[in-house]
Amino acid sequence: MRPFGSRIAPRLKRSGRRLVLPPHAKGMTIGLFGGSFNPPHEAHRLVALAALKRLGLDAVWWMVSPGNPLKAHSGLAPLAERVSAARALAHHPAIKVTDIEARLGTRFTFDTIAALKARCPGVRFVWIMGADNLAQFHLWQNWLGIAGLVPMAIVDRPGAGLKSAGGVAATRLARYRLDESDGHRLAFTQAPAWIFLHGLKSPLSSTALREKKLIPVKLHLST
Ligand SMILES: Nc1ncnc2c1ncn2[C@@H]1O[C@H](COP(=O)(O)OP(=O)(O)OP(=O)(O)O)[C@@H](O)[C@H]1O
Ligand SMILES: O=C(O)c1ccc[n+]([C@@H]2O[C@H](COP(=O)([O-])O)[C@@H](O)[C@H]2O)c1
Repeated sequence: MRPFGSRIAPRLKRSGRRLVLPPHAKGMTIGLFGGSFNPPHEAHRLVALAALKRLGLDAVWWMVSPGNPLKAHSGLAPLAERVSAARALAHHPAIKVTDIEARLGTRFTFDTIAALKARCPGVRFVWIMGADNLAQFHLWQNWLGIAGLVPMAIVDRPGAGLKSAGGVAATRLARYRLDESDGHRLAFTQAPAWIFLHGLKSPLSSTALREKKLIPVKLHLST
């Protein structure tokens, strides 16, 4: 059996900015799932589990962002709070929650991925995001550069699927799209390469949770 994701947790050496990964991390496939996680919710977990299974990844890192460059930060909970809530929720040996972006000092995804790739030669990274982010991917800094750095997996999301599929980024990158049945090839395919994973369609969102519009409840049906 391959080593679990938690055993290849990213650690920065105190001196300098060297990322330390154990030797067995070489050749591993790791999904980078960046997010605000404000707060984290069950759909984040479902996305990670779907990516692990359908892309055959060894691990998924939840990279809790110091702050999405395109979002206002006024309602953003402190990073440490979001990290510990994410850890409590993730609770899976192949999911690692990290604040590596804050420690690397990067804010833009291109910079983060470039830094990780430079520090972890031999690791095959895949960028993971929901379909809402594909719809506005063309507004991200150096988005074509990101597409050229790592393969990407897009997970369907209610209200975003069609919009993102016909959007600027999906159109520009159309010829690099893999068939959904080729998920296990994605991490080994030269970027640009991307895949759209259907089937999840969870309506959960941090916004709804913040506004308390959608509180996950367990139904107790009496007979
Ligand atoms: N229900 C969902 N289905 C698919 N992807 C999701 C879902 N919820 C979040 N994601 C994805 O998870 C990543 C992190 O999302 P984020 O932490 O911003 O949560 P969010 O619910 O989108 O938050 P907000 O409502 O504040 O925008 C993003 O790539 C986002 O697209
Ligand atoms: O690099 C950018 O320009 C950029 C613009 C918007 C979002 N992102 C990243 O996308 C990830 C998802 O953000 P969010 O807020 O939708 O969870 C998170 O890692 C952000 O840092 C990155």
